[in-house]
Amino acid sequence: MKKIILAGYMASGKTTTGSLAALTLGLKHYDLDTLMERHTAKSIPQLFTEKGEVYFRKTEHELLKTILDTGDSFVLSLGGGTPCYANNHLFLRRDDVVSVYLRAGIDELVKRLQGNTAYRPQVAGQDGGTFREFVAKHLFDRSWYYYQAKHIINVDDKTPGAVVEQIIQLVS
Ligand SMILES: Nc1ncnc2c1ncn2[C@@H]1O[C@H](COP(=O)(O)OP(=O)(O)O)[C@@H](O)[C@H]1O
Ligand SMILES: O=C(O)C1=C[C@@H](OP(=O)(O)O)[C@@H](O)[C@H](O)C1
Ligand SMILES: [Mg+2]
Repeated sequence: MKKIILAGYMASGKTTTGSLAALTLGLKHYDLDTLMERHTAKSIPQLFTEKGEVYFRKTEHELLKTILDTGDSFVLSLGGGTPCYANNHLFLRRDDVVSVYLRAGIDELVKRLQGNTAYRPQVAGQDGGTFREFVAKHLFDRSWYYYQAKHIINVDDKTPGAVVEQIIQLVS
């Protein structure tokens, strides 16, 4: 039984690729953000504004532990910050986990995030002149955690389908 976990910065394609990979592999797809919203009955932005990031990260860790403690196989799309808090990066090393860092370049991330930040409190309203610098620094600060994944797939200039093909090669 394998648990496929996708990690990476915001807009690296974890949700999109995870959904397609699960469909292709005939596995359940879990998106940690979606599970957070269902569990709390609040949107991601509401969680950050009403409950704060400490609550968000604590709840995110507890949900992640619960999912991983089931015996199921699945594809799990993390949130961009998940590996960076509460020692969640250790989950990426488990024997029953195939963890993948979807590595996107700064320019690709900025392109995908432009005009797509409203639902991402960490970058909401930051897509202005200093946005590229913000993303570059934030990615630099987080990279160590993303590199705890067992595998790396470069996603620049690849369709979601092409990324899924590489994920399938990892689990075949
Ligand atoms: N391989 C890809 N090529 C181009 N755009 C992509 C690719 N994967 C995802 N996207 C787009 O990037 C944005 C963020 O994708 P999403 O799956 O939400 O990323 P994440 O869950 O990592 O934040 C969406 O607009 C999505 O359509
Ligand atoms: O990078 C982050 O800290 C976050 C990324 C988001 O997920 P996506 O990476 O799917 O946008 C979501 O978990 C929340 O806005 C926090
Ligand atoms: Mg996502």
